[in-house]
Amino acid sequence: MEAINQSRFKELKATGQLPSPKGVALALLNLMQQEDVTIQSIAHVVQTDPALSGRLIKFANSLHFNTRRPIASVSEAVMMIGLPMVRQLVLGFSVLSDHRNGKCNAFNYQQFWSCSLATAIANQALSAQAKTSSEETFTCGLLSGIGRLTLATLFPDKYATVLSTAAGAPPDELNRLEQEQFDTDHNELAAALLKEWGFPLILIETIYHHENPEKGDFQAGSRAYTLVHSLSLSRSLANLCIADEGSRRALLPGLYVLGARLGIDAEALMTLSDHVVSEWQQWGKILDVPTQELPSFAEMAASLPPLVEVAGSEASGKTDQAELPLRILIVDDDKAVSNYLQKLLASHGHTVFSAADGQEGLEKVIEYNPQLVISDWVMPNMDGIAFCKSLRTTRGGRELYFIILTALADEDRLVEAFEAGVDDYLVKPFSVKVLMARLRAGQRLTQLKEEISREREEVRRIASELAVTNRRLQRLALTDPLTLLPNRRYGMDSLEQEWEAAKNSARPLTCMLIDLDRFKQINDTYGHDTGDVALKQAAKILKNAARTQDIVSRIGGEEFMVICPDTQLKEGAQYAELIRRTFEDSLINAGADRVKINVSIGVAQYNPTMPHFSALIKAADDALYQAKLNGRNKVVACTSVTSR
Ligand SMILES: Nc1nc2c(ncn2[C@@H]2O[C@H](COP(=O)(O)OP(=O)(O)OP(=O)(O)O)[C@@H](O)[C@H]2O)c(=O)[nH]1
Repeated sequence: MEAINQSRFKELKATGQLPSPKGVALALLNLMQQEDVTIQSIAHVVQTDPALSGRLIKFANSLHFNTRRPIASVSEAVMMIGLPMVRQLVLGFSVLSDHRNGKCNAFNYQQFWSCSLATAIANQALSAQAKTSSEETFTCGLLSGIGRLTLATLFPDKYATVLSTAAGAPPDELNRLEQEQFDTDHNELAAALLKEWGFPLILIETIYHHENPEKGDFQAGSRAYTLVHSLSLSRSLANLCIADEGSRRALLPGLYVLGARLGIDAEALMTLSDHVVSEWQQWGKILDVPTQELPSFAEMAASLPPLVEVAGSEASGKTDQAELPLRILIVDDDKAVSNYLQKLLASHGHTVFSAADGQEGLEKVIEYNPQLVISDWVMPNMDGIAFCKSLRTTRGGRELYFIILTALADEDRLVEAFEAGVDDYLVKPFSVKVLMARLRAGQRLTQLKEEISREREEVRRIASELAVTNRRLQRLALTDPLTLLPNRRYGMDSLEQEWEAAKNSARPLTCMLIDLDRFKQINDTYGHDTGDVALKQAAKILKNAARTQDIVSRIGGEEFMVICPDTQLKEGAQYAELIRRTFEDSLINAGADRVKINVSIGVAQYNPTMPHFSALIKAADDALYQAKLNGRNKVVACTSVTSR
């Protein structure tokens, strides 16, 4: 708990304007400091103030509501309440009486006390429900806003400006502006005043932290935890009591969340709230504080649309379901909050998973592949920040939309959260309206990411289809459609490559040109179609005869080329002879007839004096020409070195 600088408090005290007990209250407080004070003497002083007498009797009766006979006298009331509590009540009522109005224009004094009174009653009722001592809780609620009242009293004009500037901003912003302007804030001032008045430390801490209970880091279930969360819930209930009809329903779901934290279910909370409203109206008359008529909480809850519409309509004016149903992971060790969020989000059509801490969260991310994570900050084993950092190092985790729940919204913590990789934050206790608004931002981004990823996938698919088409087109461009052998272009490109390889490696390279003999006669005798069939069969013979490294192509009408890498001329000529004989021994189908087709083959070997690969073809072509001249059905190897 931050304490106000003592010299600053002395300065403020020196103004003489700090709220302080006066008149009967001051006399009573002085009296109660004496060691030998008796109940009778206190009752005697109280009776000099009829209003105070009535208030103390009313209070004593409310302590044991319906459980015993009504208390009618001041001394009985003082006895029932006990001196420490009487002291606090006297003080609280005195401050109220002396500060019903003030000069700060932006501070609604009537509403302030109406809210403080409802807070006091709710806090007392909650305390009774939790079976913790209820004696201090009324005054604790009544004085919970004393810091703000003090600033409005001390600095009416400046505080009016601060209140106008902070209107609508989160509570932390008001504190920041107060510190900036007054070198203290309302929480510090409340703590200092209550200390001055001798309040127990636990109450001072409760008031100091109640606007942001998780900042106090109280151990769940401890007395301090219950007190601070009760006061926080009481303040929210009081805000609902003083709200106008239009704003009430936005506050109701938030109450359920706070109630769940204290283990109070919705039904019990509604009963308790009705009791608080009725007590508030009675106390309002006694203390001359304005209150208003409210429908019962059951009616308010029934008049609410179902949960899905409450959140949707408040946040966006829409009542439709979520635009994009998401897979959402809730990571929170607080079961009540986790259950509430699961129910709320599921009612919006989302699929919700839960984990109790970061470690379990990581396992659930792998198992369920959520699109959005809502994680608490403070958790056992692995906190929200460590969880987010771990997620961001994984491929799937990088894409997740991550909202962190934080009790503290100070700049340093938020910077830490964003540096860890969170996308957004929610300050606890959060309203359903804000949660749904933040969720929609997450939905939009997730939707965009998914669209981008779908488009990326589509581009990848088109690119791969294009690659296949291109490969097919390339193959077609390099294939002879009739024989399905590589075509002339492919043959020439291959020869050039092999020629280069032979040149650079000094390995042998032989090339042969094969021409079908008197093919025109086949066409002329059996027709062009039969000629085609014959060409296909010739291609098949060549393909079958080729060795693994050989490249066979059709380079002209009835002319083929075989490139034989790593082959000497002699070897190439022998191989050509084998081909020639295969043709000679084969009969080719020509319609009903089977005809023999012979081939002439020219063979040439690369030699380093050849300036270009075309010289090698030329040499093979010359040899082929020679084979034709020699009577066809011949193999001629070019032995002369040619450099043409
Ligand atoms: N059916 C068919 N015939 C073709 C094709 N391409 C070329 N030819 C024919 O092949 C024949 C080639 O004839 P020529 O160049 O006179 O040679 P040849 O008859 O084989 O005689 P030599 O080469 O001197 O032994 C022509 O009749 C062309 O029409 C084709 O794709 N299909």
